[in-house]
Amino acid sequence: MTGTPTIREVRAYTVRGGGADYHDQGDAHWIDDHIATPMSMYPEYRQSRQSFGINVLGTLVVEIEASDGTVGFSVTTAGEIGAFIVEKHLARFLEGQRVTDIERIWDQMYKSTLYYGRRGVVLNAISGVDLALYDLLGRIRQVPVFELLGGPVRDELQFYATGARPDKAKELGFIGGKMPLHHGPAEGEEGFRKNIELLADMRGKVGDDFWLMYDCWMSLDVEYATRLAHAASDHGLKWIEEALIPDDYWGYAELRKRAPSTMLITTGEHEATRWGFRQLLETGVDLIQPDVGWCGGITELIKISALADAHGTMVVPHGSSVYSYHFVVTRTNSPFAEFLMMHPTAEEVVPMFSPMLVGEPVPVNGRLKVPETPGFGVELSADIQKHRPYTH
Ligand SMILES: C[C@H](O)[C@H](O)[C@@H](O)[C@@H](O)C(=O)O
Ligand SMILES: [Mg+2]
Repeated sequence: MTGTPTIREVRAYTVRGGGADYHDQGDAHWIDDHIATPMSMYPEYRQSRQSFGINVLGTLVVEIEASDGTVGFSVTTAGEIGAFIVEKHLARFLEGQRVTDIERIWDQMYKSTLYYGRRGVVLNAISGVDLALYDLLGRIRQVPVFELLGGPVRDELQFYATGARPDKAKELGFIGGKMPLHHGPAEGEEGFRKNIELLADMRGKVGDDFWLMYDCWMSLDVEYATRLAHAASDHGLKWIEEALIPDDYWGYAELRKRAPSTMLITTGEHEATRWGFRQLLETGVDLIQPDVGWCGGITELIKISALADAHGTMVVPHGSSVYSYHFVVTRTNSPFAEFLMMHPTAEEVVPMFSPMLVGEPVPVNGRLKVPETPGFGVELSADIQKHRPYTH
């Protein structure tokens, strides 16, 4: 196709402090306060997830400059490792190609990294490149990304809020509140009792109709998760999220069988690609939560979402700011979205990827009309210190 701009240069930067690596926060933040994880069996790593390195990666910024001078960008969680993969490996599949060759670029990025990738930070890096390509194409075409994806199926998004204060989330107009689970199996019956007491207390504060969910961040086993689900169902828990480690597909199938039929079994934020989600969908989980910055980007999430739709499974992407909003608004099997409360006490709405994205929209009264600004509609803040550790 003549006249289509080509890709002149790909650049990868790292940034520290919040942003896409939203676990990279200062002290006294709810998101790092005694949250149960697979590392909780080690007492020295039980109080803080930063103590075992949840924030080691930092933010990866991918910039893609076209031959007409337009620059698209994205942010995701991948840091310096991601910058190395983008500069030293993935850039070769983009530079010189047309900005519209997104599918072929994705296929070459994925297949060329299979010998060391498949999931994890390599897919985060591929996702970052894919998101930047969609931002670039939207800017060149002067349309929001959601118009590149078939257009909106709803006028606005509605959100549940993730954080320590579902009672405040209800006041702020959200449709539900997801709390982190604080105690895992290593804390025995006392921890189990505290988990249920916290839920019961919050149910008393929000009333019977407001959604309450627990996010278990891979910390449980099938036995504990089954017991927790049954005890929590007495307090109307709507879903139990990521109870097990991502690779335990067999455990998720068993948990689905054992848990109360009215409780949703959800997971997926640490899963990647259509193949990983096919395996997950075949376990029978009720709702999948891919992160568009980690699962393979928009190009792969389209395939994952269609597969889920064929299974009758909802897709509610893990909180990834504008990058998921432009997707969710175009999918009939994505009826609502997640908003991560990044305010330190989860009592106020602040931009999810603060302080990195200028123009980052936030829900008002738990709802948001996705802005029709070209691309993903945000700019990288000039105030952040971005560092380019590698070139090619
Ligand atoms: C609140 C959870 O522990 C994680 O920090 C959160 O990022 C993720 O699991 C989520 O679903 O938002
Ligand atoms: Mg989660």
